[in-house]
Amino acid sequence: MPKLLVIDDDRTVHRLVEKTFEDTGVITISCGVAEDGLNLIRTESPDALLLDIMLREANGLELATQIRHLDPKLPIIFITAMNDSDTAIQAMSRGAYDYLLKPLNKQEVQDLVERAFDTRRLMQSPVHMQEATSTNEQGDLLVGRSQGMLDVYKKIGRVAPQDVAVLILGESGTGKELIARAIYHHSSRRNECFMAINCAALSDTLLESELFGHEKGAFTGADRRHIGKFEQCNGGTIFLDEIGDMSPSTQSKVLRLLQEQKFERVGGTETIETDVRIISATNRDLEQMIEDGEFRLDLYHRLNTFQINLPPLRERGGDIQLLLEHFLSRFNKSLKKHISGISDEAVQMLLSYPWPGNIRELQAILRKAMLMAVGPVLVPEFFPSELHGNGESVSRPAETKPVANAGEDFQQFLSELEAAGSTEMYSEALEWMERQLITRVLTATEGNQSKAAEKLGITRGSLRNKIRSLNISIDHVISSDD
Ligand SMILES: Nc1ncnc2c1ncn2[C@@H]1O[C@H](COP(=O)(O)OP(=O)(O)OP(=O)(O)O)[C@@H](O)[C@H]1O
Repeated sequence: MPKLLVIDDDRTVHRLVEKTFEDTGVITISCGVAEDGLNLIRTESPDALLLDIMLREANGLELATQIRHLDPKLPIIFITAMNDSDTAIQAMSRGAYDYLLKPLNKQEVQDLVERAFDTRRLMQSPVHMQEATSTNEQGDLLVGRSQGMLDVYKKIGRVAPQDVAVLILGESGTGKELIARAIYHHSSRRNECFMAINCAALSDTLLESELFGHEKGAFTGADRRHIGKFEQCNGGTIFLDEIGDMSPSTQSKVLRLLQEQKFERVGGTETIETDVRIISATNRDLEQMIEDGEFRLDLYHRLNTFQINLPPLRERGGDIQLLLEHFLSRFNKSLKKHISGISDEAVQMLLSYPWPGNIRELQAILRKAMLMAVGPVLVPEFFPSELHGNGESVSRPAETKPVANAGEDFQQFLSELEAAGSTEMYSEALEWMERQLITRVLTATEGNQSKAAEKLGITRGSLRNKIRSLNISIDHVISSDD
C-alpha cells in the first residue's frame, strides 16, 4: 500500500489530506515539525511527500535538500500560499515533483499524489532480466528467454552505462517502457529522476509546455510560470514514448535540446541549460515517416545513437508459455484466485494465436479468462472466440457486430456477463460501449484516425491509446464496411 507523508504545521491540511485518502488504500502519516518529518522518512520510507514550504521553524527548500540526501527518489510536492508561487517554482527547478497552492482542493491533491506514486514506482521498482535473476526478487521482471530477448538483454547491459540516447522500436505492447526502465535502473543515473512522457497523449501546446515549461501568459490559460520536465529532471533520464507523434515544432525543439542541451520555456527568452539522457520509443516506422517528410532525419540520427528492436511476441517462441505462467501467478494474487494451470488444449490454442497486441493483449486475455473461470484449470471455453480459430484470423466479433442492433446486443452481453458470474461488470460494460463507439466512428471515417478523433472530441493520441488498449484492428474495421 502506498504511503504518503505530510509535513505541515497546519492541522487543517492534515485533516484534508487524511479525508482525501480515507478508504483509498493509501496510508497517510502527518507531522508538523521538520525533525519529526526527517525521522519518519527514515523509519517509514514514504512513497510521496507533501511539504509545507513555509514551516514555522524550518525553511522548506533547505529541508527538501536534506530530504534529497536521505531519499533522492522521493517525489516532493510543496504546499505553498497563493502569493509565494515563485518559491515553489524555484523548488521545481531544483527537482521538486510539483507544488499545490493553498487553499487545497481535494481532487487536485488526489490526482497529483497519485501521479507522484506512479513516478515513484517507475523510479523505485527495479526491472530485472530473467536470464540473470530468480523470480523472487522485488520489482518488475522482464520475462523471456528466447534468443530475441537474450539479444535485447545483452544490448541493455551494453548501453545502460554509456550515457547515450537510445531508441527502442517495437510493435505496440512489446514492452518498450519496461526496457526503458531497465536501461535507467542499470545506468549511472539510477539515483536521479526518471520521467516518462507519452508524446501522443497530449496536444502540441501541452506537450511543449510539459517538456520545456512555459512562462506566464505564453498561451491562453497559462496563468503562471510552469517548469517543464527537461528542467525538473536535470541530471536524470527522460523517456519519450510515441516520438513518431511529435509535431514538427516540437521535433525541432527536442533536436536543439539534444544538440546543445539548451532550451527556452514556451513564451520565454531565458536560455536554460540541462543535462538529461533521452530514451525514446515508437511503434511507427520512422524511416518511412522520414521519407514522407513527417519526421526529421537529423532528429532521428540524434535519438538513434543506439537502437534496440523488440521482437513481437509471435516470434518469441517459448516466451509465451513463460509469460502465461508469470502472469497466472501474479493475477492469482491480485484477483485472489486459485487457478493452478492451463489445459494442454488451451495452451496449444494460445501458442498458435498471433498476438497482434503482444504482451499487453496476453495480459488482458489471460486476466479475463481467469475472471470467467470456474474450477482450477483454464480450458479453451474461458478464452475469447478469436482464439479458437487456426490462429490466422484476428477477427473480433465484438467490433464487427452491426451497431444498429447495439442496444439489443448490449442487453445480451450483460446477460452473458451475469450468467458467467462476472465480478467486473462495470469495466466490462464500459469497454464494450467504448469499442462500439470507436469502431462506429472509425468505420464512418474509413479508418482515418485524425477525423475520428475530431468527431469523438479527443486527441489523436488518446484515440490511438484506446484503439490499442481495446485491441481494435483498424483494417478489420474498414473492411467490415465493404
Ligand atoms: N518481457 C516482459 N515481461 C513481463 N512483462 C512484460 C514484458 N514486456 C512487457 N510486459 C508488460 O506488458 C505491458 C505492456 O508493456 P509496455 O507498456 O512496456 O509496452 P510498450 O511497447 O511500451 O507499449 P506501447 O507501444 O503500447 O506503449 C506492461 O504491463 C508490461 O509490464
